[in-house]
Amino acid sequence: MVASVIDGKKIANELHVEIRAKADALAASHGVVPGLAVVLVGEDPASAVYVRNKVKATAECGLKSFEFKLPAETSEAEVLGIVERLNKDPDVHGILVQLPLPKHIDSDKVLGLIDPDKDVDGFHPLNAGRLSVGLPGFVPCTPRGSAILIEKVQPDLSGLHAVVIGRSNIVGKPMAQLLLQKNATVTIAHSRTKDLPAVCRTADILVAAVGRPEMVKADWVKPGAIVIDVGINRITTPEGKGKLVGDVAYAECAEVAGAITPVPGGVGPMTIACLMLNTLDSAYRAAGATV
Ligand SMILES: NC(=O)C1=CN([C@@H]2O[C@H](COP(=O)(O)OP(=O)(O)OC[C@H]3O[C@@H](n4cnc5c(N)ncnc54)[C@H](OP(=O)(O)O)[C@@H]3O)[C@@H](O)[C@H]2O)C=CC1
Ligand SMILES: Nc1nc(=O)c2c([nH]1)NC[C@@H]1CN(c3ccc(C(=O)N[C@@H](CCC(=O)O)C(=O)O)cc3)C=[N+]21
Repeated sequence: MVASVIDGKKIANELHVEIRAKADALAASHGVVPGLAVVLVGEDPASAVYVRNKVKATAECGLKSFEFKLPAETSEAEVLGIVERLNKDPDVHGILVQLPLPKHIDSDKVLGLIDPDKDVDGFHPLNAGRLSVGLPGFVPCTPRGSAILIEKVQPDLSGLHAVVIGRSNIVGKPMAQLLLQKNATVTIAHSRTKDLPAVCRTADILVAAVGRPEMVKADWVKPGAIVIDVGINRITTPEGKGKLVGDVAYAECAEVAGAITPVPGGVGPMTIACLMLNTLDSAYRAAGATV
């Protein structure tokens, strides 16, 4: 079997068009332009790329973007102060603090201070709790985007086995919650899982969110499975060139899977589109308008 390629970039661009129409409608009816504030502390080159992509997407979607680029030595108190100001600013409907933060800053403290009603990343414990008990709230962007891609290929997950590799609070755990909500039978695998290849082979839906370049091999994939590659790894090729690869050995797994996401052009652009969606939702709620 040769897998169909799930074109995240195309689906994200279609979402941008829908978001733009809804943002323009809100501006016309309520005079409100959805605003997203992105806080970047330090010079991490990968983070800088993501932030650039986010700023580009806000423009495409008709959203306002507020950028805070701070030097690596910025104190925790200063970052907390900025979050407090953004919490109070009525033009800001979404606040994203780019992770990882430098070591001298306590991420839990910063994420915990973000107003849960502006927490478009969905990382605040209140929103994590809402997702886990099935209440409405902000859903983290990467799992939300991945779930949209899965739904395009397979709208009904009941009776299917989903395996999520990775148990981080920002990807693995919320991804598993979303799949469970959609009636999949969910296994969460991690670094202590025994015989990971065998566990993966039982998956109808396999989500890799590990951070290990091309770890998932063809013989880990059940024929016909949906493979969602969340990993974003920058590697140097034997020719000395920089290259972006996922957690899945794409070429060989595409021979076995039923559908697969590429890297780049898969989950990454969907993460950004869902950040725009969450910011739009937040602005509609703040304005008392219905989407
Ligand atoms: N496309 C996108 O938009 C996004 C992509 N990413 C990418 O997704 C990947 C994961 O990110 P994130 O969740 O933040 O990463 P974390 O490092 O927080 O979590 C990685 C998870 O993978 C598990 N793991 C590590 N090694 C192995 C192994 N050999 N076998 C099985 N499990 C293993 C860890 O297990 P344990 O808990 O036991 O340590 C952990 O649960 C990264 O490549 C990141 O760059 C992240 C966010 C968004
Ligand atoms: N508070 C916070 N929220 C996040 O959502 C968050 C974060 N911190 N820290 C880092 C990770 C990673 N992440 C990505 C976003 C876009 C792409 C993306 O645009 N990827 C493109 C290519 C990018 C490139 O060329 O480098 C693609 O896959 O096609 C990837 C990864 C969000 N994260």
